[in-house]
Amino acid sequence: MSAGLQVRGLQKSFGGIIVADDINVDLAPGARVALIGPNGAGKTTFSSLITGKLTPNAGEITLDGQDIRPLGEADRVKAGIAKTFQITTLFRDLTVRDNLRLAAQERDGRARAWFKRADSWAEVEREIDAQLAAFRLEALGDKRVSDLAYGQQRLVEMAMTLMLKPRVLILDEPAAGVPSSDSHLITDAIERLPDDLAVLIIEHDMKLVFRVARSIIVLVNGRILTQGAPNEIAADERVRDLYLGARHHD
Ligand SMILES: Nc1ncnc2c1ncn2[C@@H]1O[C@H](COP(=O)(O)OP(=O)(O)OP(=O)(O)O)[C@@H](O)[C@H]1O
Repeated sequence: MSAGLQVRGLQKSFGGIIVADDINVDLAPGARVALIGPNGAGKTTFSSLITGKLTPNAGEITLDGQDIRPLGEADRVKAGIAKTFQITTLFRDLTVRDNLRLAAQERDGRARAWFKRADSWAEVEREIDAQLAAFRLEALGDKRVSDLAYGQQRLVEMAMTLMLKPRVLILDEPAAGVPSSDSHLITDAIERLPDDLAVLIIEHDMKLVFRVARSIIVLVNGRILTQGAPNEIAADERVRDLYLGARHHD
């Protein structure tokens, strides 16, 4: 049995169109894998198959050797697979600290949260302090989310997701919409994620990808074109054509 997430022969089609075609991926503890590819390549579909939002037509998905296909989305989160909260799910009128507390309640189950003992509330506050520190958000804990810069809001999303104590984290375009002057905030936060967390990063910003990924998967038309270390991917003619092709043919 191998530790972490294993995907074997994953297949998904919508109508007659195959959007995930025999995909094999390993995300061991500590992995930093980026999934790149042109628009419509199937990156979001792949992440939805992992989170349980979509059901595959064929293939296996295991976490620490356990088949997770029968689990729904909420149970996969409980099992340790989390995708970042989206900015649209942040409570903008609440403080950063309140948002992290809500994520902890989500994790612990709302019903049980009402009956929590005082010491377990204190424990949650300590966890919130730890996440605020990990994301360098200590000074912003009592600020309303709506008063934060966009890049900082994206850090709050990540901190909230970490409150779920995931073992596998899917970062869905973590730098999208963040002004380039602030993108280092996102890159730095990804570099400081816990060492034993398995991280899959779906991202169009190649600067970020090449800085944080140790392995890059290139997806084209639902198939893995190639996977390798960043220097191998950067040197791959097929990948260069994919990203520079349009310019070649200008
Ligand atoms: N619910 C759906 N029904 C039918 N087709 C779908 C559905 N969701 C996605 N598709 C199609 O599947 C293909 C892959 O889409 P997907 O969103 O996974 O690509 P992507 O790589 O994430 O693209 P982007 O980089 O633009 O986000 C596209 O051709 C898309 O139109």
